[in-house]
Amino acid sequence: MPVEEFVAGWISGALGLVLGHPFDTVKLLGFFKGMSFPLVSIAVVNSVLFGVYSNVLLALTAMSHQERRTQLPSYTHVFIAGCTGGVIQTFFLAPFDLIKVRLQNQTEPRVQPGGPQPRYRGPVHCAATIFREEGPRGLFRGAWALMLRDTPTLGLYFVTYEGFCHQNTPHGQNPSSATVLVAGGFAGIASWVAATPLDVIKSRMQMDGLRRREYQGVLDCVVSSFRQEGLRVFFRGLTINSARGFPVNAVTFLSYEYLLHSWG
Ligand SMILES: CN(C)C(=N)NCCC[C@H](N)C(=O)O
Repeated sequence: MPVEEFVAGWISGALGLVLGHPFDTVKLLGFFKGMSFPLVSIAVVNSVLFGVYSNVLLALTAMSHQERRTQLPSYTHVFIAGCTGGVIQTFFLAPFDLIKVRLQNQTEPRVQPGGPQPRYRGPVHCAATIFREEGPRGLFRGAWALMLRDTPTLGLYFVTYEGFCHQNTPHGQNPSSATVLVAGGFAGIASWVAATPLDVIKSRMQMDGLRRREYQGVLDCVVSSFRQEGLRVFFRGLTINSARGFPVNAVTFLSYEYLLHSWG
């Protein structure tokens, strides 16, 4: 099994994150300080995503990464490989994403001397508290919604990327850096536009149970969110997700391709 894609995914995810971090920090108007936790989590998750995607595509098409650069596999194969990457990455992403959402939603102001402590003092404390209060399954709260969000949208992510590169590259050549940048950016936007409705639901499921259980499941959350707030609830965060999606994924794909290219 080729492992370079896992390593390239690891590094490129971390580079993309450096660009995306300011967007993440303002996304829920919360406090998500420090880079080490998001760096570790995105590197692990991106490594799994790109590694699984590439290896599934290799199994489906018997074409290496380099061969795929000059000859596009079928969109069905690209979509299946992307969806598989989405399913597998969910197992790794779920606890990290839960901790991120809980910390972002923690709106207590900075701790004043003598004032009340925030509920979660940092990522490790957050994980330990969830484990203690909600059990090991608590760390996977919202994982179904996350899988529903990421499976088709990561299929779309790779189809957009490969399709754009293919359309804008002369036959038999490698895509230029500019093409890779724009293709990665569009892949980020397309996947985030498609993912935003379920992103809203996922975040609500992850916050559910903190005080009392409000939703009986993903469908119940969809229905009651719609009843209470109307259709527009599903588009919350669309602008910031798309604005963040372009640069993050442009850099992620550019560095991923660059690393694989330089390793031969
Ligand atoms: C849920 N969606 C839309 C995705 N996972 N899309 C792929 C982009 C991943 C990248 N690390 C990012 O955070 O933009």
